This record gives sequence, C-alpha cells and structure tokens, in this order.
Amino acid sequence: MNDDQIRPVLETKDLHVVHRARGGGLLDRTKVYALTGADLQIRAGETVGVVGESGCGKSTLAKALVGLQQPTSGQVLFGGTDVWSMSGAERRRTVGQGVGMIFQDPSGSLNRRMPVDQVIRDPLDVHRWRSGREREDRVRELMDLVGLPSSLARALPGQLSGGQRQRVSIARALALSPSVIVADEPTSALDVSVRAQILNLLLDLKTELDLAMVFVSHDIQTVRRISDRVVTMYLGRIVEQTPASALPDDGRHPYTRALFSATPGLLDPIEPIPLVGPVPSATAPPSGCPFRTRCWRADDTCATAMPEPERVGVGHELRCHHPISAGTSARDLAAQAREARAVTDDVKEIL
Ligand SMILES: Nc1ncnc2c1ncn2[C@@H]1O[C@H](COP(=O)(O)OP(=O)(O)OP(=O)(O)O)[C@@H](O)[C@H]1O
Repeated sequence: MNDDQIRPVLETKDLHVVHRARGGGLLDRTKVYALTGADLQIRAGETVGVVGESGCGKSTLAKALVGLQQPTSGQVLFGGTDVWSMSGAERRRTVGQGVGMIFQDPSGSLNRRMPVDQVIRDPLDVHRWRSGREREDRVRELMDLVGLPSSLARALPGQLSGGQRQRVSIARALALSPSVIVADEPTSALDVSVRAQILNLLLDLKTELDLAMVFVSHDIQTVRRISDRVVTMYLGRIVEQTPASALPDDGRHPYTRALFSATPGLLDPIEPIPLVGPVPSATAPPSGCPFRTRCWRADDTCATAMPEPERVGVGHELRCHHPISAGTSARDLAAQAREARAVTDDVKEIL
C-alpha cells in the first residue's frame, strides 16, 4: 500500500485561520492571515516536522490540529470526521483523547499549584477515564514511562527542573493514549544539556507507543533528522512537503532551499542563499505566491496566482511556479540568487 491509500489519522483541508491584530482596540479590524489553505495529512506512526521562520503560522497550525484554535474556514478531520462539526463536548472528548499536545514552555502550561500526580491525572479526571483506582495506577505507569521517580509525585511544578517539568507535560499528553502527539518547540525552552534527553524520550515513546507525531521547531537539523516528512511553511502557507531523506538537496521550493542553506552544519560547508528584504507582514501578504517578494526566481506569473500543489515524487509536493531541479547544489543556487539580485540592483539604479 502506498501513502495515498493509508487513511490519515489527522488531517487538515483548506484550513484558514485569520486572527484579529494583537493590541488593536475594539474597533481595529486589522486581519492577520496566520494560516491560509493548509492541506496536511498525518498518517499513523509517522513523524511530520514543521519548519519556517518565526510568525509563519507553525503554532497556529499546531493549535488547530489539537482543537485549540478554531479555524476561520476549512476542516480539521480526526479519524475522518470533521471535529468542528461536532458539539463542543464531543470535540473535546474526541480530540482530547486522540491527540496530545506538548507545548514549548512547560512552566507556562502547568498549573503551578497542582502537584505532579494531579497534573498527570487531570485529563483522566476530565474525561472520566475508568475508576479512581485505575487512574492512580495509570499515573504511576505514566511517571515511570517518562522517567519521573515516584518520589516526585507530590512535588509542585516550581520544585522541578525544566527537564522534569517537560517530562510531566509529556506524561499528561500521553495520559489518554492518543494516536497523535503534536509537539510545538518541545525542547527550545530547555537547557541545551537536557534537550537531547527530552528529544530522545519523545522518540523512544513514539516508537514504543506507535504514535504519529507532528514536531514543530526552528531547529531544522533536528527536524530533518527525526522526521519522515518535512513541511515548510511561509507566511501562513504550506509551500512544500518533502521526504526528510530528500533534504536538503532535493528540496524543490526556493524557500525550502534558502531556509536549509542558512542552517549551519548540514552536509557540505554551506553557502546561504541571499534573500531580499524581510518577511512581509501577515496582515498584508503579497498577492499570488507569498514568497515572490523575496524569491530570486519570481516573475510576473508569481504575482498573479498562488501555484496549485504539484506532486513531484512520493510524499513530495510543492507549490511553486518555478521549482528548482532536483539535486541542484546550494552553491549553484546561491550564485543564481546573487546574480539575480545584482541584475535587480542594476535595474533600480537605471530607474
Ligand atoms: N492570538 C493571536 N492574535 C493575533 N495574531 C496572532 C495570534 N496568534 C498568532 N498571531 C499572528 O499570526 C501569525 C502566525 O503566528 P504563529 O504563532 O502561528 O507563528 P509561528 O510560526 O509559530 O511563530 P514562532 O515561530 O515565532 O512561534 C503571526 O503573524 C502572529 O503574530
């Protein structure tokens, strides 16, 4: 069976999330296009990494996947059912049990006054999972699973180290035996020395419990290493989905290649592909392809329409009017981008 024939456990269809601008007054109707037309399928047992610059919509996508962010339009399907067509209680039951979330900052996501065993037990109580006795046993089992000694059962989150707090979050996310875990920057708030421990714990649990995982991170090297598939986002759009094994050199979207070229330590000595200017504001994304204002390959076509998704290989899809040929080296791309930039600068001077 190929990927297309395996039904996704979690899926988004043409998902849009538009926020109201932060800090605006009641009458400020400025819209922030945080997520635009996201189509994503998560299959049982796979790890999908999500990368992109700050503000591109990664967290919004993560929250939408776990039912914490109501879409403006489009669908989030769990086991084939649209979770936003359910009643609130049904959605909380379905998504709360089926999808676990791990946040970036365990301190912010744990109730400071609740001891560890109660934090882990909370979802079991909320979902009225089995008997009180079985819940106690389950909490012990979960603490053991994530490597927390039972002596910490009555400790408050503030008495734990950052790594221990993230273990508590992981135990809580796993309490109801979800089939998918969504981890939003799960290690970036931790000391460098414990990051690897928490990452390895997540990977071990994923294998042991046969979980699918969505892993959102700025750490592109880690994402590439642990994922089956890497999703690149730019200004609210999924612009490419690539088998991790094909990265970086077989990435076909100019933005994926630029992002990877700016990451130290990947394969060859790198040569960053120079991009022009900053990321445009999500309140006024450019027409057509959102990346066109910074892309060295863009032409007039790119301003007219967002390219349709194109399948270029197994598990490999992108939206680009001018995709890069597979296997083009980062060095060649950097040279192309520099040359295109020099031409643009010349034109500006003449004008
Ligand atoms: N609750 C909100 N209200 C208004 N705007 C928001 C809200 N949440 C996110 N945004 C905006 O939506 C866009 C996408 O934000 P999001 O947090 O999803 O991006 P991100 O890729 O996760 O960023 P980072 O990597 O910095 O966490 C940004 O422009 C952000 O400022």
